[in-house]
Amino acid sequence: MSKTFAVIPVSRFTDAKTRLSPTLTALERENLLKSMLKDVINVLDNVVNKVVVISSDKDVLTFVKEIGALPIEEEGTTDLNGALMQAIKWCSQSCDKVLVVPSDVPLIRKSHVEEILKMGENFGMVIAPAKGGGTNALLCPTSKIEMKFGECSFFEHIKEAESNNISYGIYDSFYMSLDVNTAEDLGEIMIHGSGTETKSFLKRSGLNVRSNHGSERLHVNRGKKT
Ligand SMILES: Nc1nc2c(ncn2[C@@H]2O[C@H](COP(=O)(O)OP(=O)(O)OP(=O)(O)O)[C@@H](O)[C@H]2O)c(=O)[nH]1
Ligand SMILES: C[C@H](OP(=O)(O)O)C(=O)O
Repeated sequence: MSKTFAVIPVSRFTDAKTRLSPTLTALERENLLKSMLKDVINVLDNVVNKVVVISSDKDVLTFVKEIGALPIEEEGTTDLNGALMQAIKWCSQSCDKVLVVPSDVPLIRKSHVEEILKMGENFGMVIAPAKGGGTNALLCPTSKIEMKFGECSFFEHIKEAESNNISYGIYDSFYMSLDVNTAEDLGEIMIHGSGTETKSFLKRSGLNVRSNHGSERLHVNRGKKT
């Protein structure tokens, strides 16, 4: 079977999860990112041939090396897609497929990765949709496919496959669809994330969650259980 490397793009620790700034302090957001990286890298490292992390932050690169990933420093001033294309070009020296996974999908499981790779035997590209129209996993060739992460990237990546005559399969998973961007997403991790570093971190941070049959499904707050 051909080799597959995983690629995880990671922002600077100081820029981590800015959409969560109303809920978490800057240090909490950095530690949340570290917890999610442990969950994602530990799962991927058990399945793919190598886990590569690309970031412009030397502290991120040091951290991920300590937990078994291969760090690549971003060259020049690039954005998320530019960073990914740089990492994919590096991977293309050793493998013909990459599995791009963002750092903020802590409910990823070994079975998800195995099933995506299995689907990849029948499709040129396999994509796992995120809530809100994003992309939470993308298995693709190391050539021909441009990275289109950003607004509604799920559909942009499908357009990319279609315009390059590459077959694609959609990996439909509730757990894989949960990327962490909002307080409610934190609540989902707290109710579904049994056994993850991320859930443990959130509980230690004093966050509580309860079901809320109102404008939001879950109510997340600090302090005493409500
Ligand atoms: N290497 C690299 N990774 C990035 C960059 N921007 C975002 N990422 C990573 O790409 C993945 C998805 O990004 P987002 O969901 O937007 O994460 P984020 O930028 O921390 O979140 P917000 O600040 O709330 O938008 C996460 O793993 C981020 O850490 C970048 O400029 N370079
Ligand atoms: C990077 C982006 O993540 P979101 O901002 O949608 O969480 C995407 O999935 O393409």
